[in-house]
Amino acid sequence: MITVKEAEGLILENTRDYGAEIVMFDEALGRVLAETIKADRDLPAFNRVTMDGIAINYSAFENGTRSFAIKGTQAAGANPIEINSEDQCVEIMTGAAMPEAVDTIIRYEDIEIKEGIATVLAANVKKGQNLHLKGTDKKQGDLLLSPGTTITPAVISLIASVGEAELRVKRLPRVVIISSGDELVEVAATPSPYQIRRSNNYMVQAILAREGIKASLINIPDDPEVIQHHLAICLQNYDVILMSGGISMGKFDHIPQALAALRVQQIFHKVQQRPGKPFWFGKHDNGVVVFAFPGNPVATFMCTQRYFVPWLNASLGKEESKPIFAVLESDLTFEPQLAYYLQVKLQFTGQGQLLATPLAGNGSGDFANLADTDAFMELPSEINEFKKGEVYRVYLFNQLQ
Ligand SMILES: Nc1nc2c(c(=O)[nH]1)N[C@H]1C(S)=C(S)[C@@H](COP(=O)(O)OP(=O)(O)OC[C@H]3O[C@@H](n4cnc5c(N)ncnc54)[C@H](O)[C@@H]3O)O[C@H]1N2
Ligand code: MOO
Repeated sequence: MITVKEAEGLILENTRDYGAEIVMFDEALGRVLAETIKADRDLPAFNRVTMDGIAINYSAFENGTRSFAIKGTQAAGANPIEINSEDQCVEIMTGAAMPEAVDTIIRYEDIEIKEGIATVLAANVKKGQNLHLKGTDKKQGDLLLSPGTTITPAVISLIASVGEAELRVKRLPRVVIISSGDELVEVAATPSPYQIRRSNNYMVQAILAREGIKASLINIPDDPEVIQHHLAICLQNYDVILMSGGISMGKFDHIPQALAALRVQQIFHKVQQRPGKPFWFGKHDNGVVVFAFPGNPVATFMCTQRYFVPWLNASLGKEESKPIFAVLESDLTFEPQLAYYLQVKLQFTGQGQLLATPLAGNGSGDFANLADTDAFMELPSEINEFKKGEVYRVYLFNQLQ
């Protein structure tokens, strides 16, 4: 049986570039940029006023002038008003372009206006104050964003500001999620006493939706011929097949045989971990990758977060995110020689420390527990006794509040 590190390595050896496509910039949230974005002009594009007030020439103020005749009022977007003498000023608004002959802005709060004359009340005026000078943020032609950047709200504003209405982003793989098991009934159905409603497939679909992927769902019974029939169609129509259930030792666990019959090459089956030990991973000659996750809900959830999402990020050429570590909040013993993905609730202290409180739950069938937790803490297989205060890596599945 391979280790978690080996499984991760083999998965990341099988990433694939799905090319790029053009989308409207305001529909690109969460996508990965596939082009370079440069500044089309200086940022700011002109000397930009940052406070509503008056624009004066500082040398007049320095020479003792306190009252200035108002030459006019200039709104943001308007042409700069010309000034002919040092005892004149312009009433000017935030966002307006600073006229050539003036260099300093005094806020309305620091002046008094009477009959067309603005009198400065403030004693402390600095030359060039309240201005955001042309090109101080970026120069025309400067690199703003590189390929591989994830498009966040801040990135969308930057893209909008440089007029890139259409964007080249990485194309997402076409994904199908297959759930199998005769004990599963639809969400709207009433299960018999020994059946359950299917839920793993919706959980995986929701994880993928967060990544921007609209995955298809297929439910198949525990019938080898039907399984093979559906898998053969999926191998033609999708880039990735995600499966939940039917891969362990059970008499009705037909998935590995069906995949083998369809010439999907097994890259590994079983990983030294809990949950998720029976995880199966493989690839077809035509490039389709198959992640077959163990059916227990916590196993499917953990494997999707821990293995599929990093595979997707690497396939999209996303900048790698830095690992996050947290402090274990209580002692814990875990005997099996397996990496243990402990469910934890995370919390930042006032000192900026990330604390992980274990909420182990009742094993990999206890999906109710997942809703109360934020992350898996990865506890290495070579250690059995874990102590309060020790630091381990965490894999977040919720944003921290
Ligand atoms: N003899 C052995 N038995 C088992 C082993 C083993 O090593 N030897 N491993 C155990 C582990 S660990 C896991 S995890 C499970 C994985 O088994 P399968 O992948 O074959 O999953 P199923 O048996 O089909 O289902 C397991 C469990 O999950 C429920 N399930 C499945 N799909 C869904 C779904 N879409 N929505 C909600 N719940 C689902 C299913 O009803 C079962 O309760 O095998 C152990 N056994
Ligand atoms: O992988 Mo299983 O999830 O340990 O129950």
